[in-house]
Amino acid sequence: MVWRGENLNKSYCSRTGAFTSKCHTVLSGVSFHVGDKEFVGLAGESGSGKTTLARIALRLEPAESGKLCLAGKSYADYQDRREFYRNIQMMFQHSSEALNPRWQVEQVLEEPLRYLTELSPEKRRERIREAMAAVSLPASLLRVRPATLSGGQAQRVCLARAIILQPNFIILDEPTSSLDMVIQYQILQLLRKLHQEQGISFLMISHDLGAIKQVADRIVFLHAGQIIENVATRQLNQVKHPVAKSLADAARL
Ligand SMILES: Nc1ncnc2c1ncn2[C@@H]1O[C@H](COP(=O)(O)OP(=O)(O)OP(=O)(O)O)[C@@H](O)[C@H]1O
Repeated sequence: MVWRGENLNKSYCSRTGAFTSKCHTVLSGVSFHVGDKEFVGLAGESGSGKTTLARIALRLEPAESGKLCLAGKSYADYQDRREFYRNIQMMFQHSSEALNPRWQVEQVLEEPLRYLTELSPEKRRERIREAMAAVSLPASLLRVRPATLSGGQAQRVCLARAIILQPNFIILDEPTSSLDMVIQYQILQLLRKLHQEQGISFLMISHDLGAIKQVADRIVFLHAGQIIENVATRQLNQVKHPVAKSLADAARL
């Protein structure tokens, strides 16, 4: 198993007065895992807690309680940030925001190698070439800045950056939501290819069950901060919870 979350709880509190505050539960007793070389989809309506879960899994914010494991090791036992992020990487929806506008693509791809590995400059260049080829981008794009890239190319650069450290596990948060249908299809095909050829495990978060269905082996449904279904994609027509059922029906249209 590459990743596991057990009994994760999270709420956000805001002050309502000098001595009072109001708390809003976002995740409540969430438990599920992603197996080795498995592609799992996490589906749910807007506000169900998907991004919060991704941020907790990536250690961008803490859970209130619960246990997390990555590559057989509890999060608490990862003392070295570099070791942690060599195992888990991410790709978010808005690639234009994720890419430093002042940097050429080559710098974008080199940054994680510089900070998280001991590779020599020559080995770094080799990894960059391999990552560009893996996402089907020409080496000529290494010299351009993000503003020159199309939406699909920018998303491929983000994917190249996510795979460049050869992680076991990648979390994708709405990776295709900002793309038109044709480009969306191409990116989903690419994810499938990377999954099959490089054996990377993925957790793809989306409100678009139609997109998840095309790539995931298993789908976990989140509703109001709780897991309501966890099914193999081929058994999607067997979900019972009304919210999961309506998402599944909408994806069939
Ligand atoms: N930093 C924060 N402070 C307070 N509330 C927050 C914060 N981040 C998220 N929330 C709230 O937590 C709930 C879940 O948000 P989250 O972004 O995880 O949902 P989501 O399922 O990813 O939604 P979407 O698909 O719209 O991105 C929402 O009600 C949101 O307003």
